[in-house]
Amino acid sequence: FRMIYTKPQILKPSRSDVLMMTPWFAPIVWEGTYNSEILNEQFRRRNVTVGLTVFAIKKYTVFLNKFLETAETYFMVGHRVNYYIFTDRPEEVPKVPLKEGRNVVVLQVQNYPRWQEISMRRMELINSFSQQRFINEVSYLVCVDVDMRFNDQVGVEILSNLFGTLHPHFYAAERQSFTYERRPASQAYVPRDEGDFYYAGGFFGGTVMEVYKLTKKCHEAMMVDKAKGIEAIWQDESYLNKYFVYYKPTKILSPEYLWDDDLGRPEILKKIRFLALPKNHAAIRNK
Ligand SMILES: CC(=O)N[C@H]1[C@@H](OP(=O)(O)OP(=O)(O)OC[C@H]2O[C@@H](n3ccc(=O)[nH]c3=O)[C@H](O)[C@@H]2O)O[C@H](CO)[C@H](O)[C@@H]1O
Ligand SMILES: [Mn+2]
Repeated sequence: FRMIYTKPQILKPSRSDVLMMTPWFAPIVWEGTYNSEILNEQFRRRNVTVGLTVFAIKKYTVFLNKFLETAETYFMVGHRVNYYIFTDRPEEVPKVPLKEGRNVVVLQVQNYPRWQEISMRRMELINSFSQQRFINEVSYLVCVDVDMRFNDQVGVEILSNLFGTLHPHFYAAERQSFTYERRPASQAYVPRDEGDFYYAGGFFGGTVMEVYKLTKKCHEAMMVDKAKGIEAIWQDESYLNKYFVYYKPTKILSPEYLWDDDLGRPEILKKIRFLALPKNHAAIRNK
C-alpha cells in the first residue's frame, strides 16, 4: 500500500488569503487546505457512517427531490450515509435512487403553525432522536436546511467532534455587526464584546454525543425564553450562536459550505459546495 501526493510545505501555507485556524486551534475548512485522499482513507478505515438530518415539514417537501439527488452526487461520496428525513407528510418523500451503503429513513413528526417554531423545534427533535436512535446507527450527524442543493463535494473534511459553518453574510464582518440576540433577557443573549464568528443555523454537526449536548442546551434555552414570551431574533440560529461562544467548535466550515448566490461569487471561494435555493416565502412558509 502506497500513498502518493505532494508533501506539506511548512514554509508555504496552502492559503494565505484566508484564516485557516482559529485561536483555539480549530481548523477552518477551505478548498486547497486539505487532502481528501488522506482524509477519505482515514475515515474509510473506521468504516464511519454519517447521518444527514433534514426537515421537510408542510410545503418544504418540494425541496427534497433536488436535495437528495444532489446529495447522492456530492455528499460523503464513498462513505456510508443515512438520510434522516423528518416530515409530517411521509407520502410526499420522493423515491430517489441511492448508491450502495446509503439509506433514507423517514421519521414522521408533527408540524407547527408558525415557520419559526418549525425551524426551532428541529433542536428538540434532533435531540430526542439522537438519544433514541442516531447514537446506535451513526458516528456523526450533519444537520442542514432543506431549501438547498449540493453543488460540489462535501466530504469527510467537515467531520469533527463539533462543527459550525460561517454564515455567508457575515464571514468578513466585525463583531459589532453580527446579528446575535442582543436583549439581555434572552437566553440567546451575546454581549457586544463577545463572540468569534456568526454561524449559520442551516449547517452544523459533530459526533452524535456533541450534537445531543448542543441540541439539548439550545432547546432548553428556547423553552426558558418561551415561558417569558421571548423568541430570539433569528430563532434557532441565535441559540446556536450563543452555544458556540461558550462551547467552541472543533472545526469550522468556510462559506463554501453554505453559500447564497445573491452575494455573488467572491475570489476567495474556490468552490461552492452547498447553495441556498431561491424561495418564494409567501408561497412556501406557513403552508
Ligand atoms: C441557511 C441558514 O442558515 N438558514 C437558517 C435561517 O433561515 P432560512 O430563511 O433559510 O429558514 P428556512 O425557511 O429554510 O427554515 C429553516 C428550515 O426549517 C424547515 N422548515 C421550515 C418551515 C417549514 O414550513 N417547513 C420546514 O420544513 C426546513 O428544513 C427549512 O430549511 O434562519 C433560520 C431561523 O430563522 C434557521 O436558523 C435556518 O437554519
Ligand atoms: Mn433555509
